[in-house]
Amino acid sequence: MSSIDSPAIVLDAVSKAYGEVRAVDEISISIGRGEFFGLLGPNGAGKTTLIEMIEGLRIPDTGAITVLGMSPAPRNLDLLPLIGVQTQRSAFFTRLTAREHLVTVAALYGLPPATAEKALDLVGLTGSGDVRVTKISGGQRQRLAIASTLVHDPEVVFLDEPTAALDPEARRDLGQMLRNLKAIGKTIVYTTHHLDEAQTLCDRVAILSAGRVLALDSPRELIARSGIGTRLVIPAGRLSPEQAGTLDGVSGVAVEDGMLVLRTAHTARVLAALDGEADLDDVETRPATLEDVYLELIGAPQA
Ligand SMILES: Nc1ncnc2c1ncn2[C@@H]1O[C@H](COP(=O)(O)OP(=O)(O)OP(=O)(O)O)[C@@H](O)[C@H]1O
Repeated sequence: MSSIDSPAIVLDAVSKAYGEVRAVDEISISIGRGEFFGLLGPNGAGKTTLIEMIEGLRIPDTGAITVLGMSPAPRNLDLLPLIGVQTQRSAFFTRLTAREHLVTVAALYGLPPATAEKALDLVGLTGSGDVRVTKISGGQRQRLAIASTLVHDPEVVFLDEPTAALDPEARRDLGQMLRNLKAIGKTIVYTTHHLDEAQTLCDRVAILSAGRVLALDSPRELIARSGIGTRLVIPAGRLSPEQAGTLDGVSGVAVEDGMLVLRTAHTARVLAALDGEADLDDVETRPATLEDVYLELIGAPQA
């Protein structure tokens, strides 16, 4: 297997405990090159510990990690130019403009200003390059933080909740920018509590809880395999729960806020059966989401 075909990151039975707390418990994951990989889980699930071990900042108690074919720990200087790390605590050179900040970061890597310009362009900040870093908006701030991790053109990029503090529009824009990063072949390890975002952006996700992987696959596959199916919400008074339960393809019936809620893995069949029994106006269908899968596995998500 040539190195380009080999996985970007391999975790083999990796564990790490802090005293009695098994923060990461026998985790094995292989992340492909160019993959957009989501790490999901409630606070305390072990995501940060896992990422810090992949970055070489913490050493596993047991198990093995390779990143681009190399061991990240003890601190592997050959690996540093190949990875980019964005944390929630981004720091900027406050007296500078966005462009000057990136030129300074580039200089720290011994790289010319043109690399800063390329990073600005990659994150769509070229037009705001002359704005002081203290004056830029939340969305631009996150873009600049990500640009800072891209200046040296790393192969693997770690992004820790980049959309956490953003409004919906800024989140959507950043999502598009992240798709562009994937399109140019970066391997992205992405942590988020926004499950809608993970569903649309990630090729695969691992759902972690108490240091273990509860589920690992593409969002589509996890949703299909969950059997949660589609919700059909029918306005009150159209048909009784008993009648609904007899419809072809219905797997569950509930009453929520006076509305009848049906579950099915065969939406078209149920709608066809329903058409003969009740008015279909205002019947809402909502396919199962990654959030539904997550809630089934973990319980209420944390903001
Ligand atoms: N330095 C430490 N010393 C002791 N316990 C720790 C330490 N760091 C993390 N832990 C514990 O290990 C477990 C996993 O924590 P970790 O920060 O890796 O989870 P996380 O999924 O990243 O959570 P969050 O989303 O809050 O960052 C938690 O129970 C946490 O309290």
